[in-house]
Amino acid sequence: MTNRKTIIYPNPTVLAQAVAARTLLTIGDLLAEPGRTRVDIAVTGGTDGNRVFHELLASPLSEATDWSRVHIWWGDERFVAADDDDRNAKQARGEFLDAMIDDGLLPESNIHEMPADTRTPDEIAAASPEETDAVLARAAADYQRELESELGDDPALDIAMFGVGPDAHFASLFPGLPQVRLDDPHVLVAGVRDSPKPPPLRLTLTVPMIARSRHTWVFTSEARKAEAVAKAFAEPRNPMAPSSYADGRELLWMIDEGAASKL
Ligand SMILES: O=C(O)[C@H](O)[C@@H](O)[C@H](O)[C@H](O)COP(=O)(O)O
Repeated sequence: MTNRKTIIYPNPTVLAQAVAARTLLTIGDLLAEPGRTRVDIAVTGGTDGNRVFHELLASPLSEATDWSRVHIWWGDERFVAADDDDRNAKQARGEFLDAMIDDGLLPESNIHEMPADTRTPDEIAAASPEETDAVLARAAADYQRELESELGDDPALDIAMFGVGPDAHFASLFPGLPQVRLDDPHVLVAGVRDSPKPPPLRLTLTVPMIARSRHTWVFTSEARKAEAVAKAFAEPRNPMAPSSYADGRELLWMIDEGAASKL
């Protein structure tokens, strides 16, 4: 695994401002590389993720960013109907992406949402666990195909961002569930049927896909996450603390003093 770097910020707001500034500066750096045509970023849902969207929109650096060459992906998604308020993508659109699209800065075709559940509530309720697994597997395969068609046979994200839950999950990789142990390098996206954090059905990038990212940034804040951070840092690859699997060509944790209080 790559050595982890950790930066501690004074509070959640400064943390979100720092992540947003780092995102915009890194996009600029990457786009300045000779021959580079685009930058691909996976964003995250959750409280800290939404704070980052707010700060991205507020930052003057955003205006200096060539969003037409930035592609937006998700590290995980709640597998619900496309218009469900629970969708990470819907929240990201509300907080940030719609404003960029409305201003003509970000083309809609640069947004790569994970698939939504297209079944009716009755069909969802009537599905057996096996049928639900098959629906999730098809959706995961569709997103993997989109990654491969946009980024080539060995797709890698430039920036992959993740929040952390109080149980030390990241993406939709939850303690004790099998998805965190998926280590087949050809499986890039997986379905989750029984997430302990509602809603229960989810799609997530796998550990091998995340590890291929050029910059993997994990960020979380407040004392309620302190235990999770301490567990993730205690030992690498602990299935009961999935964020201990976070890896990338650069691995950076950004936390605030509250989240760092048990280190
Ligand atoms: O779909 C989700 O819920 C997320 O993608 C999830 O992985 C989130 O980032 C963490 O649970 C942290 O969320 P909070 O910051 O809200 O605790």
